[in-house]
Amino acid sequence: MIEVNRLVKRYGSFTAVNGVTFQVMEGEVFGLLGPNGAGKTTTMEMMEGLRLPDEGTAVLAGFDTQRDIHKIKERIGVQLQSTSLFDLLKVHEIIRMYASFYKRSVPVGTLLKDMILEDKKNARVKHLSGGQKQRLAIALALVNDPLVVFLDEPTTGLDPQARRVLWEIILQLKRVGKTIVLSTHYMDEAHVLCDRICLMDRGEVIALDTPERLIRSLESGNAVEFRLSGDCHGWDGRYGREEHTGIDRRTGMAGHSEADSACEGASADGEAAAGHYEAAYAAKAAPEAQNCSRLEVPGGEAEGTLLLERLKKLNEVKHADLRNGKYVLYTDHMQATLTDLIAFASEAGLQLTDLQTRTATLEDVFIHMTGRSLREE
Ligand SMILES: Nc1ncnc2c1ncn2[C@@H]1O[C@H](COP(=O)(O)OP(=O)(O)OP(=O)(O)O)[C@@H](O)[C@H]1O
Repeated sequence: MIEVNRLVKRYGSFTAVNGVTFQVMEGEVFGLLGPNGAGKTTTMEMMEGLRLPDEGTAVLAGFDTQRDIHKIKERIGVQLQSTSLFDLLKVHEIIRMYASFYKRSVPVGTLLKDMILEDKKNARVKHLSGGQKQRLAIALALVNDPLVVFLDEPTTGLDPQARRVLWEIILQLKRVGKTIVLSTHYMDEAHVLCDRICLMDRGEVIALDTPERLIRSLESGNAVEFRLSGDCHGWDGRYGREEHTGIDRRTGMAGHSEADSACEGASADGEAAAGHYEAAYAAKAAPEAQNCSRLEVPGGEAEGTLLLERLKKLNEVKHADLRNGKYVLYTDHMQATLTDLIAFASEAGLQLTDLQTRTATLEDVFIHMTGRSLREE
């Protein structure tokens, strides 16, 4: 239905969209998912013929969006990111006005019914709720019975119930055969609604696939999230060596602790120190993590990174992230990973807090690919 080929848009020296290429199939819900400023709106506007690309082409239903703009306008419906409607017009009046712009239009009653606005037919726009205004904006996008409907962040700013109502409306549009292109920065919305998702970041496509396949690309379907607190008295990044504070944490007295001594012995011998933790974990410990440091977690970045490297060695962990003091371990074997994690934390003298398990999400995919969250920018 739509073929986008190497679209580029520059604003002065800034490149907002940088060589974006993809196809949208007839009847699918195609999602542009990315953080604020990723270039989703600019890409959509070039697909709609509302913004001229500096390079590349967009062809919709066989018509070039730059050359055949009138043909395009007959075939698309657009709900912009923000719609300014005439506050004093009634709902049915504004729909009638938009219908008058087209040769062919959908009956007002049908649009009111489909958008669950029948009882608001005579309400003035200024008296509508946020969700009702958004549904009216979609009604206006549908007034010419378009082949393709563009929805730019349709649920931003809506409460959860209003979002759900809109999701159901969008799925109904798909059921009646519309091709839908929607942009969002809500990964749950993209997951629920989209057949395929184009993940965008900094003006580029970083991945494009079904939500399921994008998540499967993580190679692990589950995530374990937690925070850690406490001193890492059984762990130094390799052998579980006591930190060299000069204070024995167990006695509170100055002097090296037993673990310190063991640690020094281990260092001298180049072997794991004797002791409960070391024997169990030395074999798996990160060779690069040899600092003997105090671990107040969440703590300094260096300590967090060091600990992260150790957590990556836990049973069945495919990869791990540390974000704002929260650790996330990705695994396909939840039980094995949890067992090992709890054993490690106990032996290392760390407290696990806010422990949660969940299935991996598109947010995890985005973080994995970019190192940043969808919600941060
Ligand atoms: N007319 C403009 N002039 C200059 N810069 C612009 C213009 N329009 C967009 N930009 C910049 O281009 C980048 C992409 O913007 P765009 O609106 O396409 O992103 P987006 O992914 O849709 O983000 P959002 O979710 O916030 O709408 C942003 O950095 C934005 O500031």
